[in-house]
Amino acid sequence: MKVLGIVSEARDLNQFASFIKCIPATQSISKHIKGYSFGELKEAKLVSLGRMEVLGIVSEARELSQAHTAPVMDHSPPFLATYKSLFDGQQAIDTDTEVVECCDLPLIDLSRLNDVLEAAQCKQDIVTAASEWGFFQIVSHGIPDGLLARLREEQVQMFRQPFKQKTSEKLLDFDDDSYRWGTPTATSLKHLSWSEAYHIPLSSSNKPATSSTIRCVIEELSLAMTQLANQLVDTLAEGLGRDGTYMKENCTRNMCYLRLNRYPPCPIPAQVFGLVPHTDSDFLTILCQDEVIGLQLKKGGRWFTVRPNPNTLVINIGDLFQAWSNGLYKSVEHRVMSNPHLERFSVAYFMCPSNETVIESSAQPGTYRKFSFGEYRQQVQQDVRRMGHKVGLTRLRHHFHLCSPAPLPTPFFFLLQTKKSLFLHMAASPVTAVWNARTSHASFYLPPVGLQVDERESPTVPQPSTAAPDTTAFYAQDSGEEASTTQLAADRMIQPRDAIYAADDVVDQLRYKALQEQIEQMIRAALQGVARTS
Ligand SMILES: O=C(O)CCC(=O)C(=O)O
Ligand SMILES: [Fe+2]
Repeated sequence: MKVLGIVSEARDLNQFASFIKCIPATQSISKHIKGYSFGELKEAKLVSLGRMEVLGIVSEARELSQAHTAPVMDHSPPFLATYKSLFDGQQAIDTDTEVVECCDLPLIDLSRLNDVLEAAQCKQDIVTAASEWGFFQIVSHGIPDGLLARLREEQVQMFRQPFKQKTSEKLLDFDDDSYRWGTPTATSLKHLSWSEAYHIPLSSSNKPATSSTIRCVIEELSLAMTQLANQLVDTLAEGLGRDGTYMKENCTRNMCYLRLNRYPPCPIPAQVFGLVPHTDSDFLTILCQDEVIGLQLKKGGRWFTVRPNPNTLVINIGDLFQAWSNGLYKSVEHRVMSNPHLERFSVAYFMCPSNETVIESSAQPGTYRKFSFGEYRQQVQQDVRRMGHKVGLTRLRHHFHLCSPAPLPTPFFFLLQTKKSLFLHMAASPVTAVWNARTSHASFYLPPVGLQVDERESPTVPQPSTAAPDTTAFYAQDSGEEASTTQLAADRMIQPRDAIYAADDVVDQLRYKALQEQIEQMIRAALQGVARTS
């Protein structure tokens, strides 16, 4: 992590130069840095310096520029004091043992779209990146660098206000609650984000504008972002053989959001994320990050650190696009690691439709049932409140249609027991039950009916296989024996994110209301079994 930090810091001398410019000319930093004069630094004649030297200078400059812009007041939120009970006696987020490699996102030059010879390949590259990575970075995107730089300047100033002011004062005439910090719903460290943000609905930018710079910058940027997002939607929709008009018409600028993030340095980086792992609930996100390392994404079951490149914009597919594309484009889990020394800034533009917009998969039968954005958003909020984290698209999967060609097969139930939780598994037959447990597709977490389970305890899970199931082989191997499911309970774990359902939702959703009693009986019997053996 440290080494990556150094490399990434040293990559961007321009950014460094802009730090230096924040320092008043009268201030000398040369004494701190081995004889380089301030003038030399201001000119950013740094190319000949070694990376370590540059890093040293960067942090000196950062400290000085921060000290200069925020001499006395404390602008960072009181994380340690507020979340003290979570830090006392709780486990770290436990990412230390993971080997996290650095990766470069697929880089796409959007100017190729205007070249008759290149356009088709460029579109294909976008479609491939969205399908294989869910993330890519773009250049020649049409958003002026100067505009992004102005926004960053305004963003830094906004966060440099005293904390009290940020929480008590309305940001211009944006919504009251646009300033957020930490995670009010967190009941454990792994759900806490060590960051603060202004979450700005762009609908509010239509209100009578003050002539403040930030308002003008947001206005201008949101227009440019909308244009860019629409261009990407067109290309991605074309890749599905669909027309992007419906999405573009529903994701008008005033439905979208701009989120200004700041990740303050964190004294306990091993214990807390900068931003907890999540997928974005929108259609598409455009992210502008600075040079400080932190963003990570999950690919093939492993976490990768995204090498920051402040000269590109990062695009990621959101849940709605995954559903709309019937799973072809991936809404990939990502997170931001906290950093002990450096603060980090980013801006995210979330392309969202109106609440009434219905999302319907491109292929029928779809992997996901039809849903409205409003309904999805509400469900996400409810899950976060109840369980501390989002369940997401898993809730909308048509499990049964996936598992069996029969429209409403006789369900087959069995239980999976982990150390602290009990899972009910439903499938069309013992055979598909075996398949499901192996591919982790159709498992339902069961909090109600008197179970004393810790809702937040997730089993440790091996990565599920995404390979197509060989049901014939499973059938031959397990041949529908009862034993196979019992054996599953002992050693087959399931993907917690995919597994978390409330039983009543499942029953409602899948029209198995009549089976409620049977399910409850099974659980009681299983619990008695557990009690006898423990
Ligand atoms: O700051 C970043 O790099 C990522 C931000 C993000 O994922 C979000 O705001 O949803
Ligand atoms: Fe995100």
